[in-house]
Amino acid sequence: MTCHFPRMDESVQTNMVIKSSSIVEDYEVCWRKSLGTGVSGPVRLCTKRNTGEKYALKCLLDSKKARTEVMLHQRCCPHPNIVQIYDVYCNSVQFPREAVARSRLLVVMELMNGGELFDQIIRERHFTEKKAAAITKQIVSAVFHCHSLNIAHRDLKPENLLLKEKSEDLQNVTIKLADFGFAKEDIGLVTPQFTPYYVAPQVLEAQKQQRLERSGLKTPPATPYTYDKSCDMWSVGVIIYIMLCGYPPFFPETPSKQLTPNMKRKIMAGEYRFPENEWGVVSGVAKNVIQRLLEVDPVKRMTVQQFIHHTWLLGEEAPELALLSPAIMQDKDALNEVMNAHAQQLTVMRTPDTTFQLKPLKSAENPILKKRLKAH
Ligand SMILES: Nc1ncnc2c1ncn2[C@@H]1O[C@H](COP(=O)(O)OP(=O)(O)OP(=O)(O)O)[C@@H](O)[C@H]1O
Repeated sequence: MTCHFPRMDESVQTNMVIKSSSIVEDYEVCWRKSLGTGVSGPVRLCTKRNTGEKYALKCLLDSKKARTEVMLHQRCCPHPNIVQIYDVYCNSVQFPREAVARSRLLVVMELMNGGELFDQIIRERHFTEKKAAAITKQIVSAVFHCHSLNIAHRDLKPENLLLKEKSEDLQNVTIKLADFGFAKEDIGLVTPQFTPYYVAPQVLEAQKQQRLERSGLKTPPATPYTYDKSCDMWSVGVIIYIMLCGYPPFFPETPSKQLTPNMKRKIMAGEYRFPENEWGVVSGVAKNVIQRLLEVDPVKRMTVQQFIHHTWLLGEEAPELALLSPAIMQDKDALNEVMNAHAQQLTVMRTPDTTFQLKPLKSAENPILKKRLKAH
């Protein structure tokens, strides 16, 4: 028996089908095996009974938000750089330590066996700008597809970029975008949602305006501030920046999981640098791409349509020199601390490979680098 998604939102239409039959009729679920954990709990492994094929299973408490996530994710499928959804069930499930069974959406997705993008970068022995460009090309292809459908992902971050397979060489790996938990059709005003290190300036501005309006210090504008596709482009800029140097463009003076006022100010002023120690080996074209993506004014910021045709993505002129980023990113605790306010809820990541020599860093203002210098 199947039931169709009710029309939750006038702007969201889908032919998506939710099965109300029990998932265990079709799949064997490995409830104890977690592939990774997010705010909605662990993503589990399951096996299709009639084929023996393995999939990932995300369990979401049934709600309007969860249904919107699944609908928008489904609308962006299929695409070679977006994690595919195969089946969705609405079942009543009771987890250990729960007093009663609760209605849940069980989302059967393509299994991404290669883990998260940054874990693989850390393992790379010779990570170059050329490889970073090849990775970016795949990310941009996913974003282009979403934006073409008028859907903004709004939570583009390394944890949501998964690799299809484990591989010795990142250049041969397929990267796919996951987690449409914050995705929205790009229309009108929405509640600011973000992970601090990837938050775009206009989101902070929107938040500020909303605060002023709530406190009565300002009358609401006729045209609302929007949280749109350009936020995704900002996040892409942050991801490229981190790939090329190993630390984020905006960071507080002292490590903090929260978005500090100082960091907020830096984001809104577009205040970041390209320190020579790590950026000396990076091309001017790459820096220019980052500048166009981290542009404070969303109107001037590079769009995905402009970026997809950028020659940097071809990697033809990118230097083959080894970047310092894998070594710097090895201090994953420090990176997560300053990068992601959600880090505590995410999966315990793999132990980094320490078999290769870290390059010495002479001086650093960045807290991640400072911490590394102290530790050595
Ligand atoms: N298709 C998949 N295959 C393998 N692992 C996956 C898959 N989807 C998600 N994971 C793992 O589970 C983690 C959590 O997944 P996801 O980000 O979708 O959950 P969430 O609860 O929405 O998380 P967040 O806290 O980022 O909002 C991912 O970071 C990843 O490690």
